[in-house]
Amino acid sequence: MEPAHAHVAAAGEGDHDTLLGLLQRVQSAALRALGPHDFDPKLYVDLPLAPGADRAAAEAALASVTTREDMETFLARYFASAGSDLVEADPPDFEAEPRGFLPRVASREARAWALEVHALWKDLARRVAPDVAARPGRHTLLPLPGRVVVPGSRFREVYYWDSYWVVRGLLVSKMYDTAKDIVLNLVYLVEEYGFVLNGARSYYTNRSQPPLLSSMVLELYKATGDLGLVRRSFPSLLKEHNFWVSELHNVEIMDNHGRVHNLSRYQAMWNKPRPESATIDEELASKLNSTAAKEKLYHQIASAAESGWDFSSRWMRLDVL
Ligand SMILES: OC[C@H]1O[C@H](O[C@H]2O[C@H](CO)[C@@H](O)[C@H](O)[C@H]2O)[C@H](O)[C@@H](O)[C@@H]1O
Repeated sequence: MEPAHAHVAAAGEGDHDTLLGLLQRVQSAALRALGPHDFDPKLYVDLPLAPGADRAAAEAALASVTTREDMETFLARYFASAGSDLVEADPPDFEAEPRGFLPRVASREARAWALEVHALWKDLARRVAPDVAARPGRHTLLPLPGRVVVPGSRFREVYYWDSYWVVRGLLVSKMYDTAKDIVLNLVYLVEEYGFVLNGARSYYTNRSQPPLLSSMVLELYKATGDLGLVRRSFPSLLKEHNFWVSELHNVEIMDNHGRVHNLSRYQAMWNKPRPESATIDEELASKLNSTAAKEKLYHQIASAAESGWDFSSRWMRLDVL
């Protein structure tokens, strides 16, 4: 199973997948060198190559990395920090206290808290650095045309269903232009890949997330009456709908009266460890003996991630808690 799409990079630099392969080897080497305590495998697949650093040279140097000190020197030499390929972008439609902000909230404490939350947009708004589109073989981040809002912390990229809540919040904050950018970024992903990716990283091209793009367009339309946006998005909404009702996701269910219903289920196009959590997935699969059983587990983990509910207590058996 392969992801739906692979971007081709500038000549000689390799593509997203070539870099991702190296970063997964860095991730495994980092686990060996640093140990499991506080280890976040996602950090390593988010690293962009440092300006001027050569991927093949990094690959060769990795072979001699064994200690923590080796790893620190190696990372400083060949990689820029995770998240540095997103640049800060002050949203021009941000106002410290927008006119008409939460008109029904009278409590002073509640308003002060809401304004603190509102101010977070300035911390979370970014633009994708131009190098990401110019030299895709140096980044696992994917280019997006407009301003982005990231979840924050270890999540240094746009996520699909998070964007729904982001858009709802931006509308409360009267940041209509930023909200429109968020939606058009997702429309761009549909145009490029045929569906909205789980997130805007090359390692998320094998699955989507709960399909909320049409709801975002609707919310924006209700708030602004922007029919142009609806027209612009419509072909992508149809394309996305086709993705979700296609053979990949479709399942036929027969009810008690013998009537057949078509449902769409989460189903990732992937049967390997998730690159952003590969060390964790591999350890889990190590308890299984056959390749087929491992592939089935990897596929199910990625499909659970497509549901967006990875991995909350709803997946846990009560009798083992
Ligand atoms: O807030 C962003 C998302 O965070 C969680 O999932 C993401 O991280 C997982 C591993 O680090 C990854 O496998 C998954 O595909 C990502 O979406 C959360 O479970 C998501 O609901 C949320 O959108």
